[in-house]
Amino acid sequence: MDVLRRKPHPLVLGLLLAAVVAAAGAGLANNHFTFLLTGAAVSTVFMQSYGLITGRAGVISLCQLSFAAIGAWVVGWANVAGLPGGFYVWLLLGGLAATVAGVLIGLPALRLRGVNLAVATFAFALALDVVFTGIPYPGQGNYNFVQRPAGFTTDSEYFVFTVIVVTVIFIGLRQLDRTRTGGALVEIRHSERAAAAHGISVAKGKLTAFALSAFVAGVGGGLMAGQLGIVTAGNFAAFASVSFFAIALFVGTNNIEGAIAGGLMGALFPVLLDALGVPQDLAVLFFAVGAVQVLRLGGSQTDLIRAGRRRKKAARRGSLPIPHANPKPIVPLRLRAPRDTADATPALEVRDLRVRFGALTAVDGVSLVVPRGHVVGLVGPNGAGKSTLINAVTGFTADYSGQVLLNGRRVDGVAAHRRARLGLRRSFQQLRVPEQLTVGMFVQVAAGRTLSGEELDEQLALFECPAADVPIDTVDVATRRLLEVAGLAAGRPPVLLLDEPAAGHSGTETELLQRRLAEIPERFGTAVLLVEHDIELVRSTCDSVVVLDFGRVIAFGPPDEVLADPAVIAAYLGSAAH
Ligand SMILES: Nc1ncnc2c1ncn2[C@@H]1O[C@H](COP(=O)(O)OP(=O)(O)OP(=O)(O)O)[C@@H](O)[C@H]1O
Repeated sequence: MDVLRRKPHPLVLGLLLAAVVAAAGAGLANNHFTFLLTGAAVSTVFMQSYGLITGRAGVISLCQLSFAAIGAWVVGWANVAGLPGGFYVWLLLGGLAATVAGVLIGLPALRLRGVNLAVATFAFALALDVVFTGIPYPGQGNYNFVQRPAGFTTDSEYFVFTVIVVTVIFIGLRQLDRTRTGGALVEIRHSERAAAAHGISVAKGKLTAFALSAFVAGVGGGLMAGQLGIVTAGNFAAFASVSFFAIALFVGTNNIEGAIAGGLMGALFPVLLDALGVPQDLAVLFFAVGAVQVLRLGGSQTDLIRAGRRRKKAARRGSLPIPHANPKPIVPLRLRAPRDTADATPALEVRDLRVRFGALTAVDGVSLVVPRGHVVGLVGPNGAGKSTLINAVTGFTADYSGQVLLNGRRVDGVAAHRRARLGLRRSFQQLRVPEQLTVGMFVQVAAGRTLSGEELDEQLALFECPAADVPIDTVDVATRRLLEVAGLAAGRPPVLLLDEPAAGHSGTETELLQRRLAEIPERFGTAVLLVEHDIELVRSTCDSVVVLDFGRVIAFGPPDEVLADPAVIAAYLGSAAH
C-alpha cells in the first residue's frame, strides 16, 4: 500500500530522542522524578491499549487493567520460575496470556453494546480483583524481585527501556492504521452496518480489538512488574481501569499525543492532588467530568484539535475537494441506449420477497431480476418499500420470506457481511462514510481488497474525488457520496445496490454520477440496482426500471416505456409529470 506510506511521525522520533537523552543522562536524574516518568511511560502503554479498543474500534472496555494484571503476574511467575529467555520473553508471554484473556472476555461480549458491555467488562475487572487479592504475587513471600533486562537495570536505564517499548507499540499501531484491518476497526466504530456492507465481520473486528488491546495492556502490566519488582492487585484495581478509561475518552488515546498526555495524566495527576493535600481518589471525578465533555463536544480533545487543524489546512489550500491529478487519461464511455435485458443471465434474482413489520407488509411478493452487465432502476413513491427490499436482499433484514439468488446461488440465511463478501454490495440512504479515515483508506475498506497505488489513484480520478491522503472530514458531503460509489465499485462486486446515491448532489455532481453509473457494468463487471428519486438520472442510466407501490411491483420494462405508464404516473410521478 505504497500510497499510504508516510514519513515517520515527529512524535515517534521525539520519543526515540527522549530515550537517547534519558540514556545519556542516566544516573544524573533525580530518582523520584525518574520513577514518576517511568510510571507515566507505563501508563502510556495502558492508554495505547485503550486507544486500540475504545479509540479505534469504539468498544467500551472497563477491564484493560485486568489484562495488565495478567501480564504482570505472568512476568512475576516467569521470574520466580527462572524461565529461560529473560525479561523480553517474559514480557511477550505476559502479553500473550493477556491476549488469551482478551479473546475469552471478547467472545461473550460480542453480543453486547454500550452500557451492557461496560457492565460486563467491569464485572470481569471486579472478579479478577477478588482473585488476585486472594493470591500472593509470585515472589512476594521471599522478596524475589523481577529481574530487569540486562543493560536496563538501573531506574534511569529502565525508564529508557519503557520509552523504547512505548515507541515500538506506537510504530506497531501506526502500521495497523495503514492496513485494511485498521481501517475496518475505525469503520466498525463509525457504523457497524456500513462495515458489514463492506464485507467486514463486526464480530471478528471487535475480537481482534479485544485481543490486540489485551496484548498491549499485558505488556504494560509486565513493564510495571519490572518497574516495581513486585506488584499487588491494588496496582490494577477495577476502579483504576475506570479512571484510565475516562482519561482515554477525554484525551483521545487513539492519537499518539493523546496517549502520551493520557499516560502523564494517569500517572502524575493523582501525585499532584496528593501534593496539594487533595485525596487522590478525587482524580477519578476530574477524569469523569472530562469524559462527559467528550459526549457534549462529540469528540476527544486530540480528535477535535486534529480536526480543527485539518480544516484550517484545507481552508488554506483553498478549493475543496482537490481534484486529483489523473495519472492516465480516462477514456469516456458513451452514454448508450438501454441494453436489452431479455436474454441476459441474472446476476441477482429476487423471487416472491415479502417483508412484514407487524401488520404492515412493506414488501409484498416482489420478484425482479438484475441481469449481468445491466443497470436496473428501482423507483416508487416514499414508503413504497425500496429500502426495505434492499435491506432484505443484502441480509440486513433477515426476517423475510421468498428467495434471493446471487449468480444463481441462494443466499437466504447468509449473514449480511458474508453476502457482501460473496459480492452483494450496497450503499445506504444515510451516508455512512467514516470521517476519521483518509479518502484512500476508505476506498480500500469499501472495496474489500487492497488496491495498488496506481489503481487507487485512477479510481479516485475517475470519480473526481480528492487525493488518497486527504482526510475525509475535509471533504464535502456530495463528494463523500461519490467516494462511496467509487469504493464499492472498486471491489468489482457482481452486484451493487445503490440507495439514492445522488441525494444532496448538485447538477454537476449528478452529471458525473450519471456518466459513471452508466459505465459501471462495463468498467467493473458489476450489475447495478439503482434506487433513485431523480427520475432523469434513472432514465439516462438504467436499462430497465421496476416500479414499486405499497410494496408491490406495478410496472417493469424499458425506462421510457415504464416512466410513461399512466399507472406509474398516477402512483408516483403525478404532479411532477404534468
Ligand atoms: N423498521 C421498520 N419498522 C416498521 N416499519 C418500517 C420499518 N422500516 C420501514 N418501515 C415501513 O415500511 C414501509 C416501506 O419503507 P421503506 O423505507 O422501505 O420505503 P422507501 O420506498 O425506501 O421510501 P423512501 O423513498 O422514502 O426511502 C414504510 O411504510 C415504512 O414506514
